[in-house]
Amino acid sequence: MNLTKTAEWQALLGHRSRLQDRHLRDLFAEDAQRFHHFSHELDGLLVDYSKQRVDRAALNDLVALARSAEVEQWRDRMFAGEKINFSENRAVLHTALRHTDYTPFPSAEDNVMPQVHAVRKQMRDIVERVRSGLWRGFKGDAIQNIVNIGIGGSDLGPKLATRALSAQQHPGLHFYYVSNLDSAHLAPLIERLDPRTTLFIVASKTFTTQETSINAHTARNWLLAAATEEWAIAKHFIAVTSNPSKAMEFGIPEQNILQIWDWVGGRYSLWSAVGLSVALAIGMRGFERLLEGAETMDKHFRSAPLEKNLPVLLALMSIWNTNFLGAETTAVLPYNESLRHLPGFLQQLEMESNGKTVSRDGEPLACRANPIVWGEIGVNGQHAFFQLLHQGGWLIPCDFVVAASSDYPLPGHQAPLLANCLAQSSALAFGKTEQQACIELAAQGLKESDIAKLLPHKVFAGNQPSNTILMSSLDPFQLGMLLALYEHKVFVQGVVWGINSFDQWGVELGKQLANSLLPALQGNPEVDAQLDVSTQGLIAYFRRYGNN
Ligand SMILES: O=P(O)(O)OC[C@H]1O[C@H](O)[C@H](O)[C@@H](O)[C@@H]1O
Repeated sequence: MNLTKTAEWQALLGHRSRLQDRHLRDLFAEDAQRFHHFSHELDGLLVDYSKQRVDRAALNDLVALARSAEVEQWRDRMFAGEKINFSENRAVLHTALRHTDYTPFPSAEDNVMPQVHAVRKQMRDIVERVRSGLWRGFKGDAIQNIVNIGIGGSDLGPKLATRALSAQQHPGLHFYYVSNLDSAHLAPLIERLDPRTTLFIVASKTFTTQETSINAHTARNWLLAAATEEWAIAKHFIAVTSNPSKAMEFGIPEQNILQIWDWVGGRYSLWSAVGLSVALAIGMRGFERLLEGAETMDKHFRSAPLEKNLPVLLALMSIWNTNFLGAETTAVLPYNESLRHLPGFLQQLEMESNGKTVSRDGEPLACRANPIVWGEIGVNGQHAFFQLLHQGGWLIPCDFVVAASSDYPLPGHQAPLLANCLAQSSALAFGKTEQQACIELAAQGLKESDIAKLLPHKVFAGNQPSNTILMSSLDPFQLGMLLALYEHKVFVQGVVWGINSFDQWGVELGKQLANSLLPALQGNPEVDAQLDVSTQGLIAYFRRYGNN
């Protein structure tokens, strides 16, 4: 089916002609209840999409588009455990990881819950032993430092959640995340850590990822240099993987291996044992609250009518902005310092899932899919790139994300933080007209000629759409809801665009090439003459100055 030929798409093109030059100022003026009509709250998480350039009629047809793309059917197929990731012949069942009651899931015939509960029990045991000081290192010391070695989905989710919930962290434990192959990531860390009190979690679904493997081997050598005996590995290494035999080859004993399954995508794996570092930080009960928050969003996603379904609405706003209003990028702007890793996490979630041009059927997509996702802590962005958001002339939809109450309260900070967040979304939406700017300049007592000179610089076009996602507080439950909200948003977008959101073939080519270039960089005199001259020239430069 060609999406752009459907009646729903054509109807939306009609709405575009009607709305593309309408200003948010007018849309708000027309409907005094606009906030009420275009916002929803779910268990303390408020999503305000009233500053999007839609009206009721356009929204109705966007919902119709979702319905005609069979979002409900695809959602039910995902929750039923069908192998909707057909290019890898896998089910997509990360929602099983936050299915918190003891009923079968996804079905009685195909119940994955016994495995999920068994690993959760293993996690609980480790978490309790480490947090209580019962887990001892090779010299009998309690653990003080946890180093998660992983990359992509085995790094971004747990790093985001640990930092986001750091206010609730165990006071005697320190958490570090090592992902980069550049030794500048691991070297300064092991320089100051004590091997006797350090526990490494090697998180890798495949256990073959080069970056993780090299970092894990270096960590292992560092430990063994101090401990001298191989049995020490059992006291300082845990693996989280779907490839236990590889982890055992590395030297990690079976009881320290926590399994994940092929039905958990890497970027959807926070809820599995990949979240072990989070559970170590906030305790198993905190981790369960994270799961419960995500499960609350799952239930909402499965049951709420599309018109009131938060992930569906966020997905439709993004589709509207991308495919009808022409946005090419979207910014995510968390205002809480503790959410500083949210943009990186969402970059993987959105762009690795939907950064594609080919449909499920192998046909070229009829329209552009995922926009470029970027972002930064909002307040810092205000003093850096917001100038371009306000006056740069690009259409850049934004997600403002903030918690109403502070996780690290100090008197006099939180209200100004929220004031900045709300002021920016409002300024971006409504801008400043020539008339308003003129009145302001005149009030400063400027001459008419000076006013005329300054005026073009003082006008703000506005009409920049945004969502504001306001959490009551930054706690595990709300964070779980927030992240599951984005996961399902990505799923809905993928369904509407006709994409399989759960594979990532696009990351393979670079990996293959890196492997084939490595011998030349490691000193093999034969440089493949077939290589492009640019790469050959760069290799020659590395040979002059580089070290292995
Ligand atoms: O967990 P791993 O198997 O080590 O994979 C780590 C990451 O690398 C891959 O290249 C994928 O692009 C990511 O989706 C994945 O999360």
